[in-house]
Amino acid sequence: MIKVAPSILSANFVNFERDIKMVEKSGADLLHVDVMDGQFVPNMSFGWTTLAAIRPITNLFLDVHLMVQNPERYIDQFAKAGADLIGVHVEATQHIHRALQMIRNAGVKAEVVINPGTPVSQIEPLLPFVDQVLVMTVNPGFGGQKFLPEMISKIQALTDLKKANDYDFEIEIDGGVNDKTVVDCYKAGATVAVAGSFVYGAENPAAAIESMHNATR
Ligand SMILES: O=C(CO)[C@H](O)[C@H](O)COP(=O)(O)O
Ligand SMILES: [Fe+2]
Repeated sequence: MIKVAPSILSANFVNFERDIKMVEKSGADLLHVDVMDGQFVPNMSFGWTTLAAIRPITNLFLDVHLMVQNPERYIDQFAKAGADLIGVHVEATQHIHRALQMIRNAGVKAEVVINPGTPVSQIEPLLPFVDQVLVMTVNPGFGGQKFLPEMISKIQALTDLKKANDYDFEIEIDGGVNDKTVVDCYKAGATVAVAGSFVYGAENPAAAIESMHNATR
């Protein structure tokens, strides 16, 4: 069964506490926190002060997705603010290995993220050093976009590398994921699914989360 990570990008920004506690009660396995800087992606969301305010109100694992240029500038701030995992884009820094080391040195799980246009081969040398790989299934920057099925072969390629080398990382998918699009991703080896609009846009978010669990049993 896949783990479901609702994205608070689709929550009501003046009601984070209500909307986070709601998904926690509704069966979320972790909480996905999208940080956007207006440079790496053409949108802005929030920073580490918001994360620090979220930390005491939930016990959910905080999965922080940094869509930020040169993210190594802010890793310590997000670690101190309470992130359990920090994801950095390989496209956003000249020194991705150093950024991943910084995350682990801060006592936080490290994730590398790839955009739809980036091949798995670009992160192959990093796979021994990560706890999770995030395969973007839309171009980052906005919620509510359409899932790109062409990304499924990248999930399979990561699963094959994981098995061949006995690596130990989770594979996460993010963008346009729902109870239908999640199925082939799960079959290809995805273990964590981000869902923003599918969960927060649902009339019954608990049923939406359950439908993703049921589709991947
Ligand atoms: O990283 C993201 C966008 O860049 C979000 O996590 C993602 O878009 C979730 O939203 P949805 O499930 O509605 O696609
Ligand atoms: Fe995200």
